[in-house]
Amino acid sequence: MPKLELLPAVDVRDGQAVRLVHGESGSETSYGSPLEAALAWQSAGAEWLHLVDLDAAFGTGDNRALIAEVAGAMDIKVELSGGIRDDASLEAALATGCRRVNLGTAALETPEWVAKVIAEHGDKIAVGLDVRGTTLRGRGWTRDGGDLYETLARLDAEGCARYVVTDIAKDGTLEGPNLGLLRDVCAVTDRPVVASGGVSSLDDLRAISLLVPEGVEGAIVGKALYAKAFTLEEALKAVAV
Ligand SMILES: O=C(O)c1ccccc1N[C@@H]1O[C@H](COP(=O)(O)O)[C@@H](O)[C@H]1O
Repeated sequence: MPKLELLPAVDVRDGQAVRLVHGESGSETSYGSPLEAALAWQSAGAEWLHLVDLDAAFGTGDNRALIAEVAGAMDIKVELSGGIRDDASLEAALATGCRRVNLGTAALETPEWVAKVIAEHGDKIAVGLDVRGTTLRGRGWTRDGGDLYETLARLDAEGCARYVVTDIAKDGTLEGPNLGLLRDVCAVTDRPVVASGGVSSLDDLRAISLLVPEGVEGAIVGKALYAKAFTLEEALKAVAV
């Protein structure tokens, strides 16, 4: 059985590494330099970095130069998201050398463009399915964007390679992941799923690991690492097989 991939998160707002609660603007806790955080996760043994431009996601500007600096400094694989919604932002994102990008809002608002870039870029494109209940949310998670399962079926048909599934109700809360949601998504798609939201303990990571045979490929870990609930070294050991 392949091991669960862990993706420590660096979310950037106004030049700082931050964590939000439920993705709400204004709920930030700041953790300093994004580059230092990313280098720390890399030194601790991460194989992936989940890097988010929150200002671009919220529409409050962007951190494009800093994001490019962080991505460029990494020897590990980078998954980049936030504000990638058109050809120019996609080109800038891919030019950072990242391994793949996550599209959120675009998958809800410009489905034709997303189908086109999936066809062009294959597994360099993942779609972030950010949900409250089973309703997708876009534009910094402030707007409803349709039904999770209808959108998933459409994206599957278009050849989307991978999904990053975030339960907004859990994100940044340290309340544990929504394992039921992950199981439900894996039951309706054969594409790999990256779990996001709520991880609080090594036991949560072990519980997500048990879903690898069902299609969960990875887990994003944010607040728990910054809050020092466990170290990344401990987390990597907990999911090693
Ligand atoms: O990660 C967050 O905490 C977050 C909070 C609010 C909005 C977006 C967030 N992150 C990621 O941003 C992309 C979506 O950006 P866009 O809609 O494509 O501009 C997605 O991967 C979210 O998970």
